[in-house]
Amino acid sequence: MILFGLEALQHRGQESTGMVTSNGVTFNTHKGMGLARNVFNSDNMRRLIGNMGIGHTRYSTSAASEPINCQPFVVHSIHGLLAVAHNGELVNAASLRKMVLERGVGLSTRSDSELITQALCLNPPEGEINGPDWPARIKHLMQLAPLSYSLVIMLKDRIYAVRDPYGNRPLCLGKYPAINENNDLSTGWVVASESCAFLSFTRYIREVLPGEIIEITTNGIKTVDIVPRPSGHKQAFCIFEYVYFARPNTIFEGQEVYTVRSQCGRQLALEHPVEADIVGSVPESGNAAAYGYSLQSSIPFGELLSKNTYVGRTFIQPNNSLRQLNVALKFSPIGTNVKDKRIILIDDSIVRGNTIGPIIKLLRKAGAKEVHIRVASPPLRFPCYMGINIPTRQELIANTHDLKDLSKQVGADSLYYLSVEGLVKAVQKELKPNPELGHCTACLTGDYPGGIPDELDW
Ligand SMILES: O=P(O)(O)OC[C@H]1O[C@H](OP(=O)(O)OP(=O)(O)O)[C@H](O)[C@@H]1O
Ligand SMILES: NC(=O)CC[C@H](N)C(=O)O
Ligand code: SF4
Ligand SMILES: [Mg+2]
Repeated sequence: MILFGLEALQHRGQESTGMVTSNGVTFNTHKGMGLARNVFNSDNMRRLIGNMGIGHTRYSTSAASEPINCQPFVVHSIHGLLAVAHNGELVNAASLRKMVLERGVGLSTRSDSELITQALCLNPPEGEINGPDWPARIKHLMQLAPLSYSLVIMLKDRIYAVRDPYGNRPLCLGKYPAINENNDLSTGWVVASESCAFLSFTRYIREVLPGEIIEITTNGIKTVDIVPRPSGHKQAFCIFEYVYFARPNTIFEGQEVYTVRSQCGRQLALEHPVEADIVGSVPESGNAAAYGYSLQSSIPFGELLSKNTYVGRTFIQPNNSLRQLNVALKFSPIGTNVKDKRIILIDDSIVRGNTIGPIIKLLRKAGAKEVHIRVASPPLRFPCYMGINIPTRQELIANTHDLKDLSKQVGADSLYYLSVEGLVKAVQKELKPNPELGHCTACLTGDYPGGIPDELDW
């Protein structure tokens, strides 16, 4: 079950993967560099015994893409074994690291996820009179580091599922197996970053709430705490999850990602119309927005590019030469739909600008008459330090090229982005108004949910 889930979450991290299981007494671990289907085989899976476990697919945001940084991290604490898998990035990793080191702990990596694991092992200064108090330890960590994480924390007989108080990273809860609606035949619980990981085996129940700590044992699930945000701060779920990161069939905040992306496409057609013969997408994440643009503009939708399924995502590769190489390997034009056509080409985002230029060249070579680029998100101008690996301003192409420059450089006949207001409107259109509702748009607006910490130097 965990392996199926990891494969379904492969789009969130392609660099390394790992799994830890517990049989109630000991842990069994297998980790390695590469995709889940290459790292796990029947031999190593046979050793992963137990009735529960956690797993991870890694997209590195802090610390290099190397075996030593593979997750989950496993340590021996004073209260027994502990395993942690983390999605996100700690905004204040530097000061937390200093604090942990000052308490006499040696860290073996620069990973913020190892830091979380070790911080959980620290004994609380006030002591633990009645034995281990894991919820209190987790809560303490969440107060020290409010952004950004979804965590699964496994002890020998339980798992804690934790989402940061801003709800910046996604996490949801399901019941396994998905046999009936009355729960009676369901025997297990599952948590995952995205509901797409549940496949048909697990029934989606709900999202883990921002700040919520859920305890999962053989007795079922229990919310043990909901850690609040600093007062006056709204929720800040990453809007880029809707734009690019998630699978289109995932449910966030009660709505399917596909619906939001196609609504972004409709909005883009309203904001930036142009005459053309065909609307197509840069597969895969641009598909839904292209469909929405076509519906709104009544210009027919058609496939312009064939994507090689065996080349993964390019944006989440750990360096630029790999990204550029994979763009070159990934796309081929579909002549029938391209030759002599005036084309509107939709992509979900232009970030470093590795993708769009080479694709326009391919389309021109295949005989496209005009190529109009429409981007279903606003330009990314600001670094993210909460789980998406864009740590500097200089690598973002919107900071080095204005709209006209960029359009010229990539060889487009025209190029326009969706507005910030348009994106937020598309995301929030179907959501119930609520004073706590909010989305992180920091990479688009520079408005960071927890403010910019002093320790960041960019
Ligand atoms: O401007 P860039 O820096 O090139 O980044 C943006 C591109 O990268 C992503 O695609 P990716 O190949 O990662 O995944 P996808 O197949 O899900 O679209 C995104 O969908 C854009 O196509
Ligand atoms: N993609 C992630 O969630 C990364 C987690 C963690 N910051 C790491 O680099 O390993
Ligand atoms: S800065 Fe952008 S990518 Fe980072 S969490 Fe916020 S919306 Fe997501
Ligand atoms: Mg793409």
